[in-house]
Amino acid sequence: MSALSQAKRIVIKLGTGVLTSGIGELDTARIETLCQQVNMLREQGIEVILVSSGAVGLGMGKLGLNKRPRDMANLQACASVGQSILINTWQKGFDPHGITVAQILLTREDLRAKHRHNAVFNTVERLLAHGTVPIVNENDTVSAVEIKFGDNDTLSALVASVVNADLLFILSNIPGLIDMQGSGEVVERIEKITPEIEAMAQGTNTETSVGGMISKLSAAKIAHRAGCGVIIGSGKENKLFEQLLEGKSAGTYFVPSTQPVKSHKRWIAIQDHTFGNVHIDAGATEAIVKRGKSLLAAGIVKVEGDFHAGDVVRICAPDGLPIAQGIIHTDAAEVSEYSDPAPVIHRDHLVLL
Ligand SMILES: Nc1ncnc2c1ncn2[C@@H]1O[C@H](COP(=O)(O)OP(=O)(O)O)[C@@H](O)[C@H]1O
Ligand SMILES: N[C@@H](CCC(=O)OP(=O)(O)O)C(=O)O
Repeated sequence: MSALSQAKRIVIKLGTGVLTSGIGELDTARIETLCQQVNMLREQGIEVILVSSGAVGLGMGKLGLNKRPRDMANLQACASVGQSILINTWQKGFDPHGITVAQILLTREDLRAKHRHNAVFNTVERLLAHGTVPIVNENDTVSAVEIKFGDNDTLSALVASVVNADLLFILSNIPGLIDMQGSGEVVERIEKITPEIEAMAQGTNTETSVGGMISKLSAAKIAHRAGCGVIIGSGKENKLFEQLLEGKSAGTYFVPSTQPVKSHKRWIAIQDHTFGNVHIDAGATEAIVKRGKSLLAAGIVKVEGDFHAGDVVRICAPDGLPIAQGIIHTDAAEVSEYSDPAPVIHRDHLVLL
């Protein structure tokens, strides 16, 4: 059985290159085909959330710009103009299927704060219960550099994690991850993203897209950590989902981790901004990695950063490399005097990286 036929909930990310043909020109026929495919998946009982790029490219077209603006204000103006065109086009595409779309615009901040992260989860649950197709994009018009996701590949992996998706599709203008220096073929299945796999990935060469294959692989890593499988494939392949439902392979499949992160820990897993580092000794490293234990104060060698109780911190092994992250139960200044027998970071609040 294929990963798709077993999936209950999926996220499909569509890049600018799939949705537009040239700067500012929407490929409405493509969008109509994608809407048919989403409808078919829903009829199979699979819940679908879309992450749609394209706002900046469409805005550029409407405002008569043929080079991607370098400054934030103009990029934001393009996104503002393009987003309404984008969501209207999606709604028109879904109209023949009687499906209502729901727009969700997010900044990085929205997933960092736990209460906002939970609000996103609750809203998506409700929208799916109402039978809508949620369509997510970055809230580019208010995203300053420090609160940006940067690219929609990363955003899609975070969304997949937040909504507990089983599978994330990152659909682009390529058939999958291509081994460019080697066979020149699409790599069909990846168990682990090794440095050799990473060396295959390059950036993008279009004016309207962001990130290329590099950001798709880093998104695949985020999704892997959350226990979500990933397929990088072509958004222009009309039979992609049918092929997968028939058990055939299509695109590049990244196998999810065998020990998926429990849903209450997913917020911890996706925090890229941690408040400090806790360096631990070899015994504590073994207890955490091999024996599934909590972190006790006795195993801590040194701390870095001015964190407070309740913050997410990174746990580093004796070689300095991060092995886990979790919610710490004391302030940085008090770690050395921590005499409570309870763990400093409880296993229930800890995720291995
Ligand atoms: N190893 C690779 N395999 C396939 N595509 C790659 C690879 N390395 C870099 N790319 C580039 O990634 C591009 C797709 O990413 P991008 O342009 O960001 O599209 P999107 O807008 O869909 O996110 C391809 O057009 C290709 O030029
Ligand atoms: N939020 C931006 C998308 C940025 C982005 O990552 O684009 P892409 O590389 O085409 O997925 C937009 O709507 O244009």
